[in-house]
Amino acid sequence: MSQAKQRVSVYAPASMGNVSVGFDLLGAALAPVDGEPLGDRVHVEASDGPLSLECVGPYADLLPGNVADNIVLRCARHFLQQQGKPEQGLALTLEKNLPIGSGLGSSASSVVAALAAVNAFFDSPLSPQELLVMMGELEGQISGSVHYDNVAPSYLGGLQLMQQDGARALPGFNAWYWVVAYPGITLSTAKMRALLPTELPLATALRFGQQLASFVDACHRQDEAQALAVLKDVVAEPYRAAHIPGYQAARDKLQALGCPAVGISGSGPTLFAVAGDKTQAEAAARYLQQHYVLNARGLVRICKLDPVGVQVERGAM
Ligand SMILES: Nc1ncnc2c1ncn2[C@@H]1O[C@H](COP(=O)(O)OP(=O)(O)OP(=O)(O)O)[C@@H](O)[C@H]1O
Ligand SMILES: N[C@@H](CCO)C(=O)O
Repeated sequence: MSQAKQRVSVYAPASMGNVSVGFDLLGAALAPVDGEPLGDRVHVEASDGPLSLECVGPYADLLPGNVADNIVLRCARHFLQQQGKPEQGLALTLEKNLPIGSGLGSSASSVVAALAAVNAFFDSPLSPQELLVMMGELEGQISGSVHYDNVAPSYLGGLQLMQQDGARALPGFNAWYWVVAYPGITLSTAKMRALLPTELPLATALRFGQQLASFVDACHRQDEAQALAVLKDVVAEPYRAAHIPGYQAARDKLQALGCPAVGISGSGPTLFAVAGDKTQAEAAARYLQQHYVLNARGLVRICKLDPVGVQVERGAM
């Protein structure tokens, strides 16, 4: 009697790094309100051959031509080596649903889905904390530095604040909509990081600390007015805004439409706008679709925070 082969499929949502107020320290997982997924999927199944990866999906053509350079394969190799397992017997498929170099945590979504999938396939030898550390390391290999503000929310869901010893969930504001718009062009995270100064003036450092502390306090007390008053980026936006086509004009227009906060998602070019209700979110989305999106690769989504993060499905083939 032949034994059924196991198959594991994992979805990892898109995420916004920084959320303006927490450069490299704060990130949010995104769930479109229309119920359509916004994130990569990785499927792992047993095979009789060497470790392999097939890429499909709307943004698969933008992935590195050499599959060995794909972060999903690198994640699987790293996991197998770390576990002392041979590089064979696994067939991976990546559904590349997120644009690359977008500010939507595209590589992080692939990393989270890949590592969660292989870990689940082997019955979870790594703990969630060990897996999160590995995700940060692998994401750091391609984005130019180790920062957890995309992998932590994509893995754990919600609004995640990085601490010395891991990630802590912050209570978000349930009423808020997060409208995200990706114009359809690529900006490399490493290049957008190279725009930043290596040191900040003392006054900027003080303002950053005060704003982040106020935001965290406001989340815990559910003080919406205080949270919105400090949802500003004094670290990266001043150096990046001019390098994102149309960003400054869109930010001004969205503020004029009444959006109480607008910022760069991760290192851009995606921008986010907070909207207090659905009507305002729809007005912002219409504006962004008409004036910020540059080509057919672009997208606009009205989102809430994704409270779940990674989703693992097991099945037999
Ligand atoms: N599965 C993958 N998904 C995304 N990028 C990948 C993947 N595998 C390899 N790469 C490469 O990793 C690099 C990712 O660059 P970068 O960090 O700028 O993009 P990103 O993760 O999409 O950014 P962002 O976090 O702003 O969405 C690119 O050079 C891309 O070709
Ligand atoms: N915190 C990172 C996020 C990149 O997506 C940055 O802004 O460079």
